[in-house]
Amino acid sequence: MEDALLSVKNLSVVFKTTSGTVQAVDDVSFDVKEGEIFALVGESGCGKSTTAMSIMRLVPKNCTITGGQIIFRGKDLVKLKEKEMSSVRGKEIGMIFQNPLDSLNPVYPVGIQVSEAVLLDRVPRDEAWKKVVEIFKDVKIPDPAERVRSYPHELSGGMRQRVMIAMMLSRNPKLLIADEPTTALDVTIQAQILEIIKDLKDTFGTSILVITHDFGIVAELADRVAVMYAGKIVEIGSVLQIFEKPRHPYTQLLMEALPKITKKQGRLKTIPGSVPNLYELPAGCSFHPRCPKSMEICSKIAPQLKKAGEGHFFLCHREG
Ligand SMILES: Nc1ncnc2c1ncn2[C@@H]1O[C@H](COP(=O)(O)OP(=O)(O)OP(=O)(O)O)[C@@H](O)[C@H]1O
Repeated sequence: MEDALLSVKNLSVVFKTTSGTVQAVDDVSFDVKEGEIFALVGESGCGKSTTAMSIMRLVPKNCTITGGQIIFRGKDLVKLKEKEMSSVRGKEIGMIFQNPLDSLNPVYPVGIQVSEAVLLDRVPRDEAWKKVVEIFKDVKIPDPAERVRSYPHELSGGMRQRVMIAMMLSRNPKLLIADEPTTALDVTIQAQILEIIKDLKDTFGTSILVITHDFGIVAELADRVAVMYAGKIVEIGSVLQIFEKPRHPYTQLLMEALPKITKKQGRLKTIPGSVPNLYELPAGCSFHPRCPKSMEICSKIAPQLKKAGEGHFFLCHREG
């Protein structure tokens, strides 16, 4: 549990657009340890997906990793040749997205699509097919022997997400990156998918990096969490530490929104103000214009990380 499977160190990523250059990820560092679920949480636009896509080296053309390292099982993914990277991507790191329909081919039955992933291991076809049915069982798809013949449009959103998890599982990856895996699903189905993700960790020892805007999911799923704001990690620690005593005012606001999540519809209470335009970041601490605890220094000088406990850090001028 203690060894890092993935170590993101001082990662910086920029987008170049006609309006200028934006630093979507700014000096971000975190580890995902063997067999843990690590969550990256924050509002839309704070850089979570760009961090995940940088790990997969699947960033768009106008996006560049400008600094840092991404060490995965001893290799720096930033430096790998595309051919080596594509084998890491296919086999060692799996990814599931918010909308499984984007990743499934509408014209083939889902079992065929998962069997293609199994066949990459050069197993005979009939064995591959049996394995697909087994994996469908593992991800709790009812009537797996029937469902393998279904087309994507014949399945519900929750079932499609299970198919995506099955496809990923068939490659037996060490690390799964799940980018908003339940956002498009209703609350009951969300809970079932979260259970399956937890099972992956418990049964197969898969390490999981979850990207979410929802602190309720963090509470449900994660062992450790990093809170991102405007491209930076503003707080990092174990879920226990952060739920017991969140130190950064942004984390505190996200936590205050939490009871609404469990009691109501799974909607996050919004935090007053909006995420800053990354093209025009405020001086000092990027959060200061929205921060209820802002002091004079906050608009002038960027804060440094402070230690709150073992493995618990936050980025704020206050003592937390
Ligand atoms: N294709 C793009 N071209 C230009 N800038 C982009 C592009 N994608 C993202 N960005 C910039 O990077 C920032 C971070 O985006 P990112 O998608 O990583 O955030 P996020 O936290 O994952 O949000 P979301 O949950 O909405 O995807 C955005 O605020 C935007 O300024």
